[in-house]
Amino acid sequence: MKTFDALFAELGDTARTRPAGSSTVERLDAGVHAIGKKIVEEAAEVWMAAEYESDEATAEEISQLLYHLQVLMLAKGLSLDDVYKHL
Ligand SMILES: N=c1c2ncn([C@@H]3O[C@H](COP(=O)(O)OP(=O)(O)OP(=O)(O)O)[C@@H](O)[C@H]3O)c2ncn1[C@@H]1O[C@H](COP(=O)(O)O)[C@@H](O)[C@H]1O
Repeated sequence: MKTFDALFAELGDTARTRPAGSSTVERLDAGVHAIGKKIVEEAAEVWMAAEYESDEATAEEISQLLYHLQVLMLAKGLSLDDVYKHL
């Protein structure tokens, strides 16, 4: 099972190596504005799933929100430590 840290390491590699067909590379190239809009969309989907859908659906939406937050971190050049120091 993938962890938050493992996904971030994987996405960091993806950002560096830019494999063909990677949706992450496309999202990074789209920039902070587009990534930010996706985060807002995913956050709303988490909220709706939590109120009206199953725990499984909610967990899936949360995983997608975490992914898009990580894409934003990479787009901004933020590390895990930059975030963790505030926890
Ligand atoms: N964990 C994720 C992940 N979570 C969410 N998503 C993206 O977020 C989308 C979910 O958003 P929606 O439900 O709104 O679907 P959608 O409307 O089709 O979204 P759009 O593609 O139109 O923005 C998915 O279709 C994926 O494109 C992810 N894309 C990739 N990963 C992981 O990131 C890694 C690198 O992926 P690639 O860059 O695709 O190789 C791999 O480990 C992947 O499993």
